[in-house]
Amino acid sequence: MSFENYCQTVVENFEALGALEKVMENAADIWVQALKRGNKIIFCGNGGSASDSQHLAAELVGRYILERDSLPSIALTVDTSALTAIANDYGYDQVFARQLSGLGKSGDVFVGITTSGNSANILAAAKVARKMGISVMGFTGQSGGKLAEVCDLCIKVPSDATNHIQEMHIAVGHYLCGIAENRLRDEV
Ligand SMILES: O=C(CO)[C@@H](O)[C@H](O)[C@H](O)[C@H](O)COP(=O)(O)O
Ligand SMILES: [Zn+2]
Repeated sequence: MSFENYCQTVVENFEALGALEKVMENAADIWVQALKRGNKIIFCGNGGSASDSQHLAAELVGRYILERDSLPSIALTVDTSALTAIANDYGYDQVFARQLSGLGKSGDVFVGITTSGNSANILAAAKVARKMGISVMGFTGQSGGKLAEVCDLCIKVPSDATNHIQEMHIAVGHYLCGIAENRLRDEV
C-alpha cells in the first residue's frame, strides 16, 4: 500500500468518526461531571493503548493546551513494580483490576482503551469498576467487543484495524481533554 493510500484510509476513517458527535458530547459530560466532583479519570490499555493511557493522563495532570490547574488522572500502566508483582502473583489478567481496587474511588471514571474490546485484563478491571461505583467508559473499535457490553458509554471508532483504531483513539482522547480543560478552567 502506498503512503497516499494509507492517508486516504485515515481521512475516510476520520470523516466517519466525525459522526460520533453525540456520543462524544455524552463522554465529555461524564468526564466533566466527575472532575467537578473531585473524582479522577483512570486509564488503562495494552501495547499502543498503554501509551495512549499514559499520554491522556499526562494531558490532564499536566497541561493539554490551556494554562490551568492540574486535573486528577492516572494511567494504570506506569508502575512497573505493581504491574510485575500483580502479574507474577495473580496473573496478567489482574494487573489493572487489582490496581483499580486499591486506587479507585466511587464516582471516578474508568477508561478502558482496547482495539479488540476483548483484552481480559481490561474486562476484569471493568468488572471491578462496576462493583465500586466507578463509571465504565470504553474506547474500542467498531465491534466494541465484550467491553461494550459492560460499559456505561462506549466510544466505538469506525474501523476494525488495530492501527487505524489507535489513530482515532488518540484523537478522541485529545478532544475530550480539550473539552475538560475548557469547562473546568475556572472551576478547579
Ligand atoms: O500498538 C499496537 C498495534 O498498533 C500493539 O502494541 C497493540 O496495542 C497490542 O497488540 C495490544 O495487545 C492489543 O490489545 P487490544 O487493543 O486488543 O486490547
Ligand atoms: Zn501501535
